[in-house]
Amino acid sequence: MGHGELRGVVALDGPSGTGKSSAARRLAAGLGARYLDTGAMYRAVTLAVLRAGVDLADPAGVAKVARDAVLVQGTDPNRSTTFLDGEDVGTEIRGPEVTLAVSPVSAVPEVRAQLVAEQRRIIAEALAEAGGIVVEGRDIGTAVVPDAPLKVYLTADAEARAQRRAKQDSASGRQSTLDATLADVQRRDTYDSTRAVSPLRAAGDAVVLDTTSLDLAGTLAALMDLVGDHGLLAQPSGRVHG
Ligand SMILES: Nc1ncnc2c1ncn2[C@@H]1O[C@H](COP(=O)(O)OP(=O)(O)OP(=O)(O)O)[C@@H](O)[C@H]1O
Ligand SMILES: Nc1ccn([C@H]2C[C@H](O)[C@@H](COP(=O)(O)O)O2)c(=O)n1
Repeated sequence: MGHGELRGVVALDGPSGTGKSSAARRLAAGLGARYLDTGAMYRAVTLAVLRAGVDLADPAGVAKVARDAVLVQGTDPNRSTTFLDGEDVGTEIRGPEVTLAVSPVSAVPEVRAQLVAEQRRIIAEALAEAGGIVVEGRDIGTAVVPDAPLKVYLTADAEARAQRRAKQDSASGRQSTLDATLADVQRRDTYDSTRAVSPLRAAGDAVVLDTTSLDLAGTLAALMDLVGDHGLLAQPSGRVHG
């Protein structure tokens, strides 16, 4: 991209299928920054809960699994990795079982407290090592990094998001109807935005970017402009990013 290097935190929030992961990864890679997929962390804890056979309606049991799980989330934008108890679970956490169960697990306050603390630790480390990080999720601007110098809230019509997700599922060999995908997107939107702790919502000072009629390149260009407008670009330092 040749735009310079990111300095500081870009917080990217929004509902499912708005393009957060795709755009955040590319933005970070283009700006020599780290990338943190916080949804992957909630998904990994959910996988641990499912494997342990704990009832999703048992918050104390879910919280215990979260405490015991050894979770390592990588920050390389070119290869975002998620390890659970030493096992690479990057593919399994995208499956339908985890997608169905992740909202109730991520609504458990102890799970959120634990993962938010770990996310803040990862972000501090990335800032010290690379100078900049793009963090995406549901509560980054409101709870994880409320003082981030740039917060963007991505939106898009539910139908457009369901179409994107169905296309993505079919490309990765998962078959689903558009109706079922739309229902899943809407179910997660409702659950994530009505939970008691850190519900999905735009921070008061977030820039709202509607991606309904944008393609990925358009979304990325808009984000790049916002990073520049907020004075978050520095000349390349020549340091090696890991
Ligand atoms: N304007 C756009 N901006 C970003 N991604 C887009 C756009 N249009 C289509 N897409 C595609 O939408 C799909 C879903 O994007 P992505 O997985 O990044 O969304 P997300 O917001 O991270 O969803 P989730 O929160 O469920 O993980 C991807 O295949 C992406 O390429
Ligand atoms: N900061 C976050 C990130 C994610 N979640 C929850 C809610 C989502 O439905 C789920 C999966 O996220 P995705 O991988 O689809 O981005 O995880 C959250 O509560 N807070």
